[in-house]
Amino acid sequence: KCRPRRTTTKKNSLAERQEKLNSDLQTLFARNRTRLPRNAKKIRSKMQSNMRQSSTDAFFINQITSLAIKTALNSTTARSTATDLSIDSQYCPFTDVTCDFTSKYRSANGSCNNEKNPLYGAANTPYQRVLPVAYQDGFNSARSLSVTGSDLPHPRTASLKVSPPPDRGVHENTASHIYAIFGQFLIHDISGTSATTDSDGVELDCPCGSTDSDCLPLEWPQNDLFLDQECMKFTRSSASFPDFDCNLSYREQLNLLSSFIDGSGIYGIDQDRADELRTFSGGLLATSEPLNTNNVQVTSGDYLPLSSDTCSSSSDPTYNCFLAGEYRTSENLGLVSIHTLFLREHNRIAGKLATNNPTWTDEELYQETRRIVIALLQHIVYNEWVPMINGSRDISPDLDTTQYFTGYDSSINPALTNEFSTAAFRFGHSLIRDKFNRYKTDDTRLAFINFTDLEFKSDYAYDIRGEGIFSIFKGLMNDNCWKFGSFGDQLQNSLFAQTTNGVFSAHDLLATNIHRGRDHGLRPYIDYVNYCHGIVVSEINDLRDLIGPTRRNALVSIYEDVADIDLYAGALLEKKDSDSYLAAPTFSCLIMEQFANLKKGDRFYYENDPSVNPGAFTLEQLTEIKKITMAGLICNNYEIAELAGNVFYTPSDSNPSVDCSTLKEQVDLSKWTGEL
Ligand code: HEM
Ligand SMILES: [Ca+2]
Repeated sequence: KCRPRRTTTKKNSLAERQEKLNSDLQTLFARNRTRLPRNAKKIRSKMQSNMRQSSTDAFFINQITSLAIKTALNSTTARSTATDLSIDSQYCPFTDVTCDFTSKYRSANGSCNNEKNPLYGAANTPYQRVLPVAYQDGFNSARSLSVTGSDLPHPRTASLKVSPPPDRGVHENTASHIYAIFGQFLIHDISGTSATTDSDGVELDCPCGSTDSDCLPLEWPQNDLFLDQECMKFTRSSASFPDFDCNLSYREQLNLLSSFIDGSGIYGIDQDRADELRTFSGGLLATSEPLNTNNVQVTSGDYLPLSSDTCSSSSDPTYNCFLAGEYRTSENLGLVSIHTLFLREHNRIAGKLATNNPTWTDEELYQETRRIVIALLQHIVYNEWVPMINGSRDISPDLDTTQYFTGYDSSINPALTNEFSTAAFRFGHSLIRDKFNRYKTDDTRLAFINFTDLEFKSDYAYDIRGEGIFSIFKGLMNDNCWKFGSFGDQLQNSLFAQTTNGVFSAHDLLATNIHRGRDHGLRPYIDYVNYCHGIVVSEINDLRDLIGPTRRNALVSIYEDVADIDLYAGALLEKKDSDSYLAAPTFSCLIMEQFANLKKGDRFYYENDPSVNPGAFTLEQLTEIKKITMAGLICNNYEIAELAGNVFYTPSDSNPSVDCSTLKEQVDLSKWTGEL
């Protein structure tokens, strides 16, 4: 019934459309030459309260792609015609970059990593797909219909049935809350999807009733007991060509960040931000020492520099947000405390290198320290964090040895997959607690804080009696995260809650994830069940090995057909293979595949040898790097007497507390001495 209409009029001929597209692009380019600097400023200075952002590059790519898509759509609803149009190479924004492949150091935006394809994994490039798209019109519009022809279930209705309120608050037995927040820190290094903006580069607001084709606000079901509002705003992610040749085969989304685990969240996602975060002296990063309202310094140790945005729960006093390498740093103070850890480690290492190497310049100290910090980050990710997802050490088997890794494969495109960003790695949302406990240096427990009081709010960082962010950080180590599979009340019913002109509104992050999957044209869940486990699902009981009976019933009550089930909803309801894993099989499958590619497809991966990586460490240095643990990193930089040997688990008999003094300075930095 959705058969494409044939278009035969002269007006719609391919040649005419192609000509129109070329001339529109010409106009766009002429206009943007003068308009872009203004847009750039606006985009950079706008604080995104909903965690979404754009960039000048993304803005431009979206404008070009949208023009092409609209030209195709204007004339026909046939999906095949989209591919008939082409973009003259002069208008394709993924132009080649100039690279020095002998450089020891990574670029700020991740370009120049892969020698044949320098844009692989770079910021402002498209996501890849594990499986082909499932847009409603085949190439652009959000998935909206059931295979039966009726509407797909409302994302909010699905959300409340997938994660019904009584399910909440079950803790992991062993994994700590820092495990979850470290996941957020990690994703902010590798994934940030660009949102659609207006022609001035400001993100579309998309309120109720908006008819803009890039808006999909959700009219809210009436009589919602947990969140009473008219609608949830929702802006489509901006459009991009799926490949560097600008083939217009379907709408892809754009990653604003470098896909590589390269510390871009610490150091900046472009050269401007990287420079903004430096002191240009002694290789150090800029810091601040927040003072409370009585001008008293909050706690010992440096804090992140302050941004010009405000992050206060009231208008007086005003507290600034914190500034780091990317735009979501201040999302919650737990995240800020992890950023602070890496900031302090950078400056600690730079100080040591400066003492050992008095002739090194600021630039040399900065770049050498950055290279070491990225290696420490990669080691913690692959050695401690990733294996906990499904208990597998498949992608990090070499880490216990002092050998180089030999698996670099230049044919691998390390760019994140859309399925990883838009569904699988959002598994972490279900691990986040509603309430954050705080503990002081002497282990006294302070009153807990609701998640929403830490969200884009810095107040508690200035709470001198509560020891600033230290007590929040300690809470992350002492508390267990929540069990995979359901959402907390705060993320489901109160996210970004605000009252504007007397009207209350909030976001449901679970509903958002489901809706975002449709916006991105992700295929239904069962296709990934087939991809990951080889199971062909034609009726609900075919899922019996993955999803228990109660949850299968929940899915039946939400969806008319198994082929409709959204990837996020289905995979979140799966049983974990073991209680000790952090995620269930389908998400694990997509996540593990991604982390394998981020390792094998990264020329600068810290374990690579000098024949691959011009910034390779000597084997002696690599041995030192591999001594780092998250616990050791913390002991170097926070004043803590003792902590669990593996801080991604809370202390227990099998993970006993260790005296911090024995973990300090695990990495012997004297191995980085001499000529560069
Ligand atoms: C701590 C509280 C957290 C909050 C409030 C939060 C909130 C959000 C929001 C609002 C988005 C954008 C949703 C959209 O419009 O599509 C998002 C995206 C995402 N979040 Fe979280 N998140 C949190 C923690 C985490 C954790 C712990 C993980 C994983 C371990 C995670 C993984 C992701 C991923 C993969 C995305 C997509 C990123 C992208 O834009 O490309 N988040 N999150
Ligand atoms: Ca990165």
